[in-house]
Amino acid sequence: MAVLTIGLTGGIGAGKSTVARRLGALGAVVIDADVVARDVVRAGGDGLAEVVAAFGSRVVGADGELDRVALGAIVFADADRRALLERIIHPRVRERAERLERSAPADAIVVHDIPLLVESGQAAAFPLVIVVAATVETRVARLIRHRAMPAGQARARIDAQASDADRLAAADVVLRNDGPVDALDESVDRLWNERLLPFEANLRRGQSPPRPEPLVVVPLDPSWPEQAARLIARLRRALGAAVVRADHVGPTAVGRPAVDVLDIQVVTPSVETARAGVARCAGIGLVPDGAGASADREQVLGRLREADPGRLVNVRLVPRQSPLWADELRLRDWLRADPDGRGDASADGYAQARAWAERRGWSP
Ligand SMILES: CC(C)(COP(=O)(O)OP(=O)(O)OC[C@H]1O[C@@H](n2cnc3c(N)ncnc32)[C@H](O)[C@@H]1O)[C@@H](O)C(=O)NCCC(=O)NCCS
Ligand SMILES: Nc1ncnc2c1ncn2[C@@H]1O[C@H](COP(=O)(O)OP(=O)(O)OP(=O)(O)O)[C@@H](O)[C@H]1O
Repeated sequence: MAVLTIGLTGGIGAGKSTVARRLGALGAVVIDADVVARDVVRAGGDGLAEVVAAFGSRVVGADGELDRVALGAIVFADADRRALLERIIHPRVRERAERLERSAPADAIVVHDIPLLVESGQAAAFPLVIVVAATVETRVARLIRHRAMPAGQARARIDAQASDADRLAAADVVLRNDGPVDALDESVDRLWNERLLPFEANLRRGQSPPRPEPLVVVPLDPSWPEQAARLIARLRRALGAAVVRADHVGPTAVGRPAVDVLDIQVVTPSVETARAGVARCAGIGLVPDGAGASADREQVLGRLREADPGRLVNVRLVPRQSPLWADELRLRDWLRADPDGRGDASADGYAQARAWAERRGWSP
């Protein structure tokens, strides 16, 4: 079983390191990309040699170490120079971070603290992404006060990073940090105890948490499509060529109140890829689901559920040859259009529509 990995990010000065420290104190193995990025350009290494070859000896201090102030002045004033530096440093950081992750104990919760997690397109590599957020004004004030950074430099770094909206779109959990540190610590403790610890235990045992009984219909949540998009991005990354298409289906895909379980359907190129796909999803926090309706068992082949107690999901893998997947999409689209008003407002409505569709010759 894969260890549970968490992506932690936030704009400069938002409080990412403060959260990482707290998670570390609670027992997480924290891998800090800023620290690793410093290590890979130490004096005498090939990282520094490459930086010097690209930027000249003006970025090396009298002590032979990288002059970070000089390099910072260059790269935060010029996006092309920054991209050049990132091309040298980021692959080395990733390689070392992966090595550190592999050396973590089997029951570890590994937190990757990565300032540029969203910018570098890594969000889908983690089963859960935590974003620490604070207003730009608060962040600039903190950097001036605690880091003695001139306001212009703070803003230049903020401008070099993703917008708050882009970061929030990648977030499964948002920790607001505009108030006192105590309040932030409290949210981190709650997240750790109520979500991350049981998530890890479930993943390690290959089980999903017990579901509330009965599952109740909740009001329409406008973030369901974004939540589904994040899960689909993870599935695509984990399954690669084993995904012909992946869609948000089921009650939460219809645009009405529904039972709060996210349904995703993945179409695979073959029966074998559907079967094999199940085992490849532990790294994105999904576990095999042994249960499921026997009627479609032969054609669905792969079912997954969440190990995360904070987000209930059903994923089914269907081979392309099966007619099931197209029926599922047709049913969803029919309910979205709701020609007769039959898909009334609930999972019950969905089940009724499904039964209605079956009577009319569909074959789910
Ligand atoms: C330019 C450098 C030498 C400046 O060093 P300095 O000691 O002043 O800053 P430090 O490395 O401690 O970074 C502090 C913060 O700046 C921001 N930041 C750093 N690099 C970048 C970048 N390429 N783009 C946007 N923001 C950045 C982050 O919020 C980071 O937490 C250094 O930041 C660097 O080497 N950056 C390139 C590598 C990188 O992208 N690091 C980010 C994590 S992998
Ligand atoms: N709620 C808070 N109230 C007051 N100060 C805070 C709060 N949270 C963090 N700080 C302080 O603000 C500064 C920035 O916080 P922190 O280092 O955690 O941010 P960061 O997001 O990790 O920044 P960077 O991207 O530079 O690593 C630190 O000096 C920290 O002690």
